[in-house]
Amino acid sequence: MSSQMPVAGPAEVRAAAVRDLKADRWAVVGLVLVNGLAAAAGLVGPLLLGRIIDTIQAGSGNVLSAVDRLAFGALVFTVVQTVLSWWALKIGYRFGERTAARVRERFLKRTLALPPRVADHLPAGDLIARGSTDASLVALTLRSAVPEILVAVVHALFLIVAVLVLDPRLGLCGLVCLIGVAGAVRWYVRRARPVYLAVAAAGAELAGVIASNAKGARTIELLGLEERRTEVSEVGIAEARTARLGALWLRTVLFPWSEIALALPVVGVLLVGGALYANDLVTLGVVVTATVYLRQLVGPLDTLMLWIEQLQGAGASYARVEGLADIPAAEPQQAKAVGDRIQVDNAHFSYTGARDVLSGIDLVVQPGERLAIVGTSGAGKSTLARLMAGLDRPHTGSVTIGGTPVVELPPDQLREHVVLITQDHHVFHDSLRDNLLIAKPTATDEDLYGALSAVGADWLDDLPDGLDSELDLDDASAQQLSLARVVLADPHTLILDEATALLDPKTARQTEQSLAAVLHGRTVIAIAHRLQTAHDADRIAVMEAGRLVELGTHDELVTANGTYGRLWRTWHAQA
Ligand SMILES: Nc1ncnc2c1ncn2[C@@H]1O[C@H](COP(=O)(O)OP(=O)(O)OP(=O)(O)O)[C@@H](O)[C@H]1O
Repeated sequence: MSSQMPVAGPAEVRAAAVRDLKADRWAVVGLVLVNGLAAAAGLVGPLLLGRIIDTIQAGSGNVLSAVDRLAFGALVFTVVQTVLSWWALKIGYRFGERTAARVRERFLKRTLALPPRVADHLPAGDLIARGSTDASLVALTLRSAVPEILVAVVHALFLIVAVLVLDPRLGLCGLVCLIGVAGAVRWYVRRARPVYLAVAAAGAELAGVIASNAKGARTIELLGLEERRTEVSEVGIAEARTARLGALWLRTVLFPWSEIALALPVVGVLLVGGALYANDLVTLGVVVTATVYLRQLVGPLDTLMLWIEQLQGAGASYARVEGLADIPAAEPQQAKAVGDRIQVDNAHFSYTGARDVLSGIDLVVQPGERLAIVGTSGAGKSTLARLMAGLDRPHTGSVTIGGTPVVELPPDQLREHVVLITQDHHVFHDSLRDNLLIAKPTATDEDLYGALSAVGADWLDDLPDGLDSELDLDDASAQQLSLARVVLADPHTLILDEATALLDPKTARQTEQSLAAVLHGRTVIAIAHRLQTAHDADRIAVMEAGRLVELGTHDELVTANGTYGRLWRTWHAQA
């Protein structure tokens, strides 16, 4: 089980992060400046503490008032540091929210720009996980990580420089002792990217399995697939667990290692500083100040370690969110169809590239005709319907409407020519009006009432706010809503694929009545599950293993005594 969607490489992720930082460069500059001032103010306290110790040790003059002055100075600088740090965080969080919004908008725009034939074949779980969990993690990281990392880096740099300036020997000793921290980070970063990519991919796979279980619950129940789906879910859960355990193992090594490594500089400076003080090579105040600085270094370094750990997960998510850019977006379509004739010429199609599920299909559907497509399960009926509805492009041959390839028609034009009706209809969490205007944005309220009445949607009278009501519809009413959209779009051709197959008998009856009103006066291509539907059609196309093997009227095909003739006789005998 693996994701088929691309993942951006480290260089692309870095470029995207730099672009996001540049887009708000003044906030970043403000962040660095204010943080720098806060860190500088923070250095004064330990310096004054060292002076207090040296003043008390010297014991000359008015010790008490000198100590009071120094302590007051330390207090003032601590307050200044607190205010500046608060200000820096405020700038940082605002920057983070703006950047997070930018990342989410970019993801949404890229998703909406995908051609339907591409979007339709993307793994739903992966796409959902990238748009929700991954985008949130990136947003959270940009909001908190950038300000906190900048604060920590500036603070740590100031402390290191301060110790070096205070006493180069103690400073060097502190730096040497930091090698352990660098080792821990290097070990971790080298291993983390693949581990976190695996965690995100396994999570997306599991989300896909859960989503398809929920979406197909009815089919699972009807076909008794519960055990099989439970097994598939358990495999998904086990893979997600194994991936997460891999990430946890890295953490269980990183954190104890870095805890010990962070204590080393303080221990080193105390030992070396003690030896220097014992030999009168340094004052006690300098040793205390250097120790306090290095002790203070633990805070920012701890923050950096935490973020380095979290950034690996967020980096993998950033790579998944940015990976969408590698899927080609839809090109603006300018084509225009002249006429209503649908023509399929030598069409071949494959979902995987390995095996053609449609081979050499030739078919012409005349305006106003009723064509039934029959064939065994897997023969390619739905795939042919998708090609004629412009949802997929044949890899060889063509499918045209009025001489223009269907896939080249812009969406608003395509809707006016051909609509595929399946059970896969969607009611948006919005008002009835907005749900209908999707089909024809220029429709008046009168048009909307007309369309609802044409499909027999009498539930409209029960809605508290008429067209402004928020919707919560049962299956039959939702199908009526989608048929009302078809009435509004007013296409000359309708393709019906399982529009009523899985509905319960009562709902199916209601839907069929609504459907009959919509079919009137249009070209209809119906995938026929009942031979009665085929019998009533003008012509019948028979499919077998991806090929169109028979085409003609009911009487012609019965007389020819081929596949359809045999099917008809068997069915008739049973009936
Ligand atoms: N999204 C897909 N990815 C890969 N293969 C697919 C996909 N959809 C369908 N197929 C395969 O393509 C072949 C044709 O499927 P299609 O759904 O077009 O047949 P059908 O005649 O409509 O069958 P049914 O009556 O069962 O719906 C089948 O072998 C099917 O497994």
